[in-house]
Amino acid sequence: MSIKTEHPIATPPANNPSGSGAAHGGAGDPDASQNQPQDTGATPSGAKTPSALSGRALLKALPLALRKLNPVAMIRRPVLFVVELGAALLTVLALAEPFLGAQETATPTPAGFTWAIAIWLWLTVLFGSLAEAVAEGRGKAQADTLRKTRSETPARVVEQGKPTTQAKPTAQGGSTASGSDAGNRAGAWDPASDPAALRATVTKRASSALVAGDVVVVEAGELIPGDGDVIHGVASVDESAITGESAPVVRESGGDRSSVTGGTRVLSDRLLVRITSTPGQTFVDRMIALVEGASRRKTPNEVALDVLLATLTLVFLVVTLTLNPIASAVAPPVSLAVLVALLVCLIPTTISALLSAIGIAGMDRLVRRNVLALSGRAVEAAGDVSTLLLDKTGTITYGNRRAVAVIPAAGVDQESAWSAAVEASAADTTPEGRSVLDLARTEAGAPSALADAAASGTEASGAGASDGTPVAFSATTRMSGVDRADGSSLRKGAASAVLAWLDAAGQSPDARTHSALDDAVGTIAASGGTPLVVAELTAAGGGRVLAVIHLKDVVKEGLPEKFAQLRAMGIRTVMITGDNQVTARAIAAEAGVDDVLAEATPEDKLALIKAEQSGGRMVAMTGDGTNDAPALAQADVGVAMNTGTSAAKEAGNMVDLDSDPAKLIDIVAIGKQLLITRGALTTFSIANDLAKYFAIVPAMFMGVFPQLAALNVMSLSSPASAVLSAVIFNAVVILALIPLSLRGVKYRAVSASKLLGRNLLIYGLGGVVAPFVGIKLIDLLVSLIPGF
Ligand SMILES: Nc1ncnc2c1ncn2[C@@H]1O[C@H](COP(=O)(O)OP(=O)(O)OP(=O)(O)O)[C@@H](O)[C@H]1O
Ligand SMILES: [K+]
Ligand SMILES: [Mg+2]
Repeated sequence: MSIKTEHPIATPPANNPSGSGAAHGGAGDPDASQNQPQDTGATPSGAKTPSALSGRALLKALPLALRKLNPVAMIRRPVLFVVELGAALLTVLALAEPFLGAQETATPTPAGFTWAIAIWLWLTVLFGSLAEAVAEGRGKAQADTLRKTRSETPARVVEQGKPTTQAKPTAQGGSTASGSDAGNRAGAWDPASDPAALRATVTKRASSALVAGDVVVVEAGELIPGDGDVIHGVASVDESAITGESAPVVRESGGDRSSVTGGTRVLSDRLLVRITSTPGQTFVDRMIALVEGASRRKTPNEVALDVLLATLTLVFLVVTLTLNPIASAVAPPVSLAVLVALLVCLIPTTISALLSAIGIAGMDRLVRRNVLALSGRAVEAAGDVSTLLLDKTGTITYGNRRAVAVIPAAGVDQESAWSAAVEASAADTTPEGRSVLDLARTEAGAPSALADAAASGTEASGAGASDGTPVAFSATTRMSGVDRADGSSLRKGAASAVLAWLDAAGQSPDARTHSALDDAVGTIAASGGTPLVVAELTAAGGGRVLAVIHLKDVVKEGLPEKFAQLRAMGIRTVMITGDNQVTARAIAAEAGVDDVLAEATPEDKLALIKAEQSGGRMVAMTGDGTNDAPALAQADVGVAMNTGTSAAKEAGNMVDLDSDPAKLIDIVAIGKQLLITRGALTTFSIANDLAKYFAIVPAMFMGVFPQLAALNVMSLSSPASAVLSAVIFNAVVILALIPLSLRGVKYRAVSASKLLGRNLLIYGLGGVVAPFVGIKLIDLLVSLIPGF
């Protein structure tokens, strides 16, 4: 048996935005296969379970475990701290005993008894810190692999404000055109819309000296020196260092696929990247800290449990301390060694020792599924999720929305329609906008020369081909376009938004145009496409619809089965999108979600989450866009797609490196497993402690009260043996349960009450019976020692 750490991160589905890699069921984590509902399509591939625990792994964790014995560190774990104090006290007592006179005690104890108890108490604390050390050690190898990606890279920093070959663009053209680029400050020099930046002075700097706000140039073959957002260019990027997935992904400016991670490699083309993280706080740094368990903080649930366990400890401390005063009238005092032993047996040492290991193991299981949980609290919340909200574009679909057709409106000729579509897209920096120009260049009958001119216009100044003010796309207006110098304006966007825009100017289309438009829009939407209506308001106050652009996106594969599985787990899936009702319905039907909220603004998304939460439900949200960020932050579990924007990744509390919306199945299963494991081991631990009381107290006082012999159902060989056996059992149970706490209790998709019943039976009853059997067996061995 060995702990398998060669695969720092499992390498499941290729949700390749280019569509070439088929999304398949999450595989690669042999561990999770046994914790999963049966039909996830996980393929264990015969690998050994990483949770299997070898003696070698325990030995490797020993140095760390010994360091954890430092009382300053131990105070964090109050129950174990009490055991450590007891061990220290008895060690001193054992040393002093030869110099103290013999005393009459309730429990006759043989020579070496105090030493034996002291040693086993030390072992108890050691096993307790070993559990945590083993859990943390499992992440060490993963962390080492990740550290390699963090190697120093020379970064080429664009000197801000000093473009050498060309003058600054006008403040107007520069800042407006870049309005949709996350992180741009209005008025600041903007290299994204200043192609001169690509020829501007660059200075070499070590990647470790980069600060947030720096703009770097990265070319094909080079490593991206830090985390950031692409502000100019499109490139394919090899992210295998982070995701383990070898298929390259597309990263581009302007849209929801703009974030890049330091340590990944640009394979083609050139990118301008605005750095968003400071050295030492990069994505990879956070991953390393996570898998090492270094940055782990106790979750509120863990704190609550700790308080309960500490309270129990206090109660038993009082019980133990009052034993002698109460019994003093009728019996000789119980010796200090026996009192400490009794206390340690009664306090919940087992669960206290395993608590943090259970939490770390849960995080670790997520990392193996390619999910980075940034807080333990999120992992726990995942176990209780009842609603999953998903963003459409980039989450349910690949997020590669491209124009595939331009349909002229009634009474508009082909050429006018195309030129309007192109002009409205000339300054649109979103991938959707660029795709219109791309289409115009390749489509027969389209004015490719116009598109070229428009595209080069964008390259040259960041403004459109016409001398006007570009109007950037925003998720709130759901439109983009241009206000021309002559006072006329052009818009393209969601049908409802553009019609409302015309309506506000008193220029609603006539009935005939309207119904033709409805037909065109309806047909595109019914196929799951996104229709963008292009319309114009003239300077004279006239207005008309010119064209409908058909944007197409592809739904990720295998979603209906996965969502059916979520349904079986009692989780409702709701797709929320800024897109229109019909498109939303079509995509929802294809993906198999339970419900849809269409035409949602970022505020609507947030409001929906709050509404769901107010019913006491735990809500998970999966999204990729900057406009999803508020919702991701509000959700109890916010899973950002790795393909998404930095804003989304910052806002969420988990990042899915595979950008697979169905990953929530795994996340929920792991969360539930964490809760169940902790519940089961808490039940076991407390049942165990109470049983120990009844197992050893009669034996302890047998010498003084012969009547108690009747209660000594286990017929333990002597009072001293009973006490020592109980202490040994108490220690050994911790060691024996380390593998279970790391692997987790088996989780099956059955109802919560059924699960509770089953676990109470196994771990409650098991906890009561185990001490009787265990202590008896140990007693048989201990009784072989002369004197016991
Ligand atoms: N570049 C653009 N120019 C004009 N209108 C656009 C552009 N991109 C999208 N739209 C319109 O705005 C709507 C909202 O787009 P957005 O990308 O914000 O959707 P969303 O809220 O993120 O939802 P989802 O990502 O689930 O589709 C789209 O449905 C589309 O009609
Ligand atoms: K105990
Ligand atoms: Mg989106």
